[in-house]
Amino acid sequence: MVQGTANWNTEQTEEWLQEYVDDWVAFYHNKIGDGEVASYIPELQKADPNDLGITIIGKGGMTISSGATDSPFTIQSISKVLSFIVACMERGVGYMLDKVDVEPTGEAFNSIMHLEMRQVKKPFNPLVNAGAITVSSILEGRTSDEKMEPIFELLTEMLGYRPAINVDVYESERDTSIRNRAIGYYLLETGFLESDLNITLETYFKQCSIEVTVNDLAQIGLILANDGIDPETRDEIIPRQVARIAKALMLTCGMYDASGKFATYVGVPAKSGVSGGIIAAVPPRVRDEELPFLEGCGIGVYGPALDDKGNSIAGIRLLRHIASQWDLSIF
Ligand SMILES: NC(=O)CC[C@H](N)C(=O)O
Repeated sequence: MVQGTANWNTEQTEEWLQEYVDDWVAFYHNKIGDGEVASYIPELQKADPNDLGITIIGKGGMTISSGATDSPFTIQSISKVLSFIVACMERGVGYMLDKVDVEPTGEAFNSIMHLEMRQVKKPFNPLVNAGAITVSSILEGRTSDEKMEPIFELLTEMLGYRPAINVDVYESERDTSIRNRAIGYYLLETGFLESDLNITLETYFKQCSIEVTVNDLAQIGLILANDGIDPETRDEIIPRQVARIAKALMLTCGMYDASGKFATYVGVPAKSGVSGGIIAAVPPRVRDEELPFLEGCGIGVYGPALDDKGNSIAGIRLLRHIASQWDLSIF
């Protein structure tokens, strides 16, 4: 627990948190061990492996930002949370849960094996590639741009600006992604795709290539943490039920086959992407009132060097440290 912060005023708290986060970002920013930047999407290889940035947005809009906060990066798998949310808003939760399950795979994010091994051949969850590609096929629209539009609208509402697709990353993935095409063909064969395969994959690659910063991830995390409500405006941006399912999925499946460890050592719903981004939503809970600012906060982290599961090494270390110091675990 944090010592000696009771009754601090907002300014003191902000200053204290800022210094604390600055110190730990400086400490972890080159602690990447044998982590490597993703190279299977060639364009992602251009990232600086030692970059590390974090933004935390909490109650009253208090914002703590440190490190590489201005470096844009592509959202990659974190987009799977958004496409699932949009699909639930378009088609209804019941329909979506019929199409994709909500169980962790225990396998890599791009595994095909688990699809074939399974008796009930429906993708395990919408946060691994097979599930997310299925979701992209279900999104309404006849073209990939039509399918993408509600995702952009949701992001615009959450962020206050319309983010863009990084065309170089999009083309790089589109032109190299043999594995995702294989998953797509498998889903086509088993009858899970609800749109043309090429349009589905185009949509999936486009959603993964949306460019964001850690500030954007923190803002999205903040809204998820508050069950879909923007705590500043009180506007409901995502229906509560959908936001809750999204968080349950993030907690159980968001860090792929490292989700159990992440839940154990960090203990908040989170989702990672291969560009090195992590989004975390810290739901409010009854804690000591020492740092009320952190109740219902959103966190965005960026650190492109990945571990063997495809999660940001320095990002996880930083989150683990902060979560244990500030008692963020929901458990
Ligand atoms: N883990 C990820 O971020 C994977 C997303 C990436 N676009 C892929 O399909 O391989």
